[in-house]
Amino acid sequence: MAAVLRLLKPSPLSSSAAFVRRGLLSTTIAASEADARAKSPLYPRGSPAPRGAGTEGRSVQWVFLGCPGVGKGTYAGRLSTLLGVPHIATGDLVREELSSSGPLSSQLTEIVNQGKLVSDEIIIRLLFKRLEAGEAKGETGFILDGFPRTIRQAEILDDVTDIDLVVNLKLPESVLLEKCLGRRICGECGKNFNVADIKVQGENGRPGISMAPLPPPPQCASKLVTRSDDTEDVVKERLRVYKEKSQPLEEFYRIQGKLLEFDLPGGIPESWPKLLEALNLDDHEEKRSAAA
Ligand SMILES: Nc1ncnc2c1ncn2[C@@H]1O[C@H](COP(=O)(O)OP(=O)(O)O)[C@@H](O)[C@H]1O
Repeated sequence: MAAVLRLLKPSPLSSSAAFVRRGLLSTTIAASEADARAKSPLYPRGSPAPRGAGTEGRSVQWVFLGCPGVGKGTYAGRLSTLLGVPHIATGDLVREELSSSGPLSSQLTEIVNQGKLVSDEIIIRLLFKRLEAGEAKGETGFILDGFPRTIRQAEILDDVTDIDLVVNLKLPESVLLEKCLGRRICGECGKNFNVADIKVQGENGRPGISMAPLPPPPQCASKLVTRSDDTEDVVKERLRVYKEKSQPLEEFYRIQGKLLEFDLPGGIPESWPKLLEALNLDDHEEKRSAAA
């Protein structure tokens, strides 16, 4: 934990902490939504600013919450392309570390394959290293996926930067399990697919959900791999850990007035337009596609 605390103190040695802090400093004079619209190419004239718009001088700083398998990576990735900000998934950072022969690799393999959380200290070190690399490339803003996952991580994040918006994606638990078990990754290009064909009857006033499989293109079909932590027992443990350690974050951000709850109505074709609408970005995408 000592290393984490060191990262939080303003120190010329910690340029990644300085990078995230700059976000904090640049928000001390908050621009109004109208200002943001007028001055940023992200908010076309005449359209409403997105929910949780970044303030003048920087791009959005968003967090995606949600149980394993809910689709955080998919939607955070799409929004990152749309808004031109990096999508930073701490799960990816952990998997990169696992596939390297670095000193943390064997320690992390055991934790991840048991469905447990990596320590706050290690995950913050990996995240700050990634932010530092982004800073060197001139990145501004971010969409965080899989971080924070504990109240402690959220407090540390709040100490170093401002979060504009927290999107909480939700699906029924039975769907989450099926989605994780159907998840496949192309071992060559790294793209995600899903072989599960999900149809859940509506009950207690909740509409049914149907999610068509997301099949790989022919060039990926023979190279599919399954994540080692996507087995039934490990997914159930990850869901349990999520409820215990991460669900309290919903209240943490609700109190701050930053939480946007979003019940996914189905697969990508049904959910993406509705999510854009909830974020006031539907018009934004139309203008982007028209300009492309
Ligand atoms: N913020 C975090 N804190 C602790 N551990 C993390 C964090 N992010 C990722 N991990 C580790 O990496 C694993 C994979 O993360 P991720 O790809 O986000 O999985 P999920 O599909 O469960 O959301 C987690 O089960 C956990 O062991």
